[in-house]
Amino acid sequence: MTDPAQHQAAPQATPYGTLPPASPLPQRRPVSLPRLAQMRETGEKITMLTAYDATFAAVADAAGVECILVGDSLGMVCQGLPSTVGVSLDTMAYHTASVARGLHRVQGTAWLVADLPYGTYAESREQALRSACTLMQAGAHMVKLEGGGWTAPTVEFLVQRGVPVCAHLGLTPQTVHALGGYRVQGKTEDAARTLRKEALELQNAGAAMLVLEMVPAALAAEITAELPHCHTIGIGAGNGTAGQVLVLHDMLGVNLGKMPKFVHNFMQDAGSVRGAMEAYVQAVKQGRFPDNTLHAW
Ligand SMILES: Nc1nc(=O)c2c([nH]1)NC[C@@H]1CN(c3ccc(C(=O)N[C@@H](CCC(=O)O)C(=O)O)cc3)CN21
Ligand SMILES: CC(C)C(=O)C(=O)O
Ligand SMILES: [Mg+2]
Repeated sequence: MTDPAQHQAAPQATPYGTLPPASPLPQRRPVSLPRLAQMRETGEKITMLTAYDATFAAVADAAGVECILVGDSLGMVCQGLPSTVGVSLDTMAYHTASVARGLHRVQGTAWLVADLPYGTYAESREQALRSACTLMQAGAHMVKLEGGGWTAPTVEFLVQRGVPVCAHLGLTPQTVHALGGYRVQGKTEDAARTLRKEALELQNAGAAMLVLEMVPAALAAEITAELPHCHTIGIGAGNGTAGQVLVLHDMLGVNLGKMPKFVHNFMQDAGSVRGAMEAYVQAVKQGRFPDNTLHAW
């Protein structure tokens, strides 16, 4: 153990007066897959927020958010598109690089996940690997892709080649036109069984993380219990998952249309963006967000 007192610098004389001693740099270790596994074992909830630029990413990191997602929701939030379907790989790489630079500027510790956008991983495993490499070289630590059983061979192919993968089940926004809208998924017994089977297949394929979007709270909790090696991150999926994610703009209360029901505005009582993020982290860690009595589908 190092003695924090030894790191105390002396007061610094400058032409403008004596500056107080510099405070020691925070000794925060980068978030890694072993660290996430450790959190899972100890039952500490994992927090994730989206970020699309350097500054917001750095602030989220400083607020203690463990995982930053460069989501393809940036198509809707930043580009004003009607869905995430129109987002290109170049655009994802541009925002991923911006976020990565923001984290480096402040000695960021967050785990950086980037969405593979529509049409960049469905054609073949080779296409998926090429797309994933573009995002990893832009600074991502992990890529995320949407879809059930059919993605398992792709996940396995990427993981074997050293690309950590986050899967995404339930409401998968890239297939909004096939799903017929942004609807709750896994409501029937049949659909729930399929979801559970797909989640297991994805863990077996090596996915280390799984976003569960808009699925019943009880189902999300069941899947979480069945996946010790794949950390479930819920959005509109109740509070029984290993972690939570929200779109940054949503939790700050700024949006273009109607807010999904699962969103909470953390800015309202916070007074600052940093404060809102800290309140989100606390609420998730303490199991206060989301509140299953409010929107447990
Ligand atoms: N700003 C933003 N927040 C998101 O959470 C988000 C995006 N954009 N873009 C990509 C996807 C799309 N998502 C969405 C979009 C709309 C609803 C929505 O309108 N939900 C309604 C309907 C629920 C229902 O019909 O059952 C809701 O009231 O929650 C939910 C998730 C989640 N993602
Ligand atoms: C809503 C989250 C999980 C996402 O995929 C995104 O922001 O694109
Ligand atoms: Mg996405």
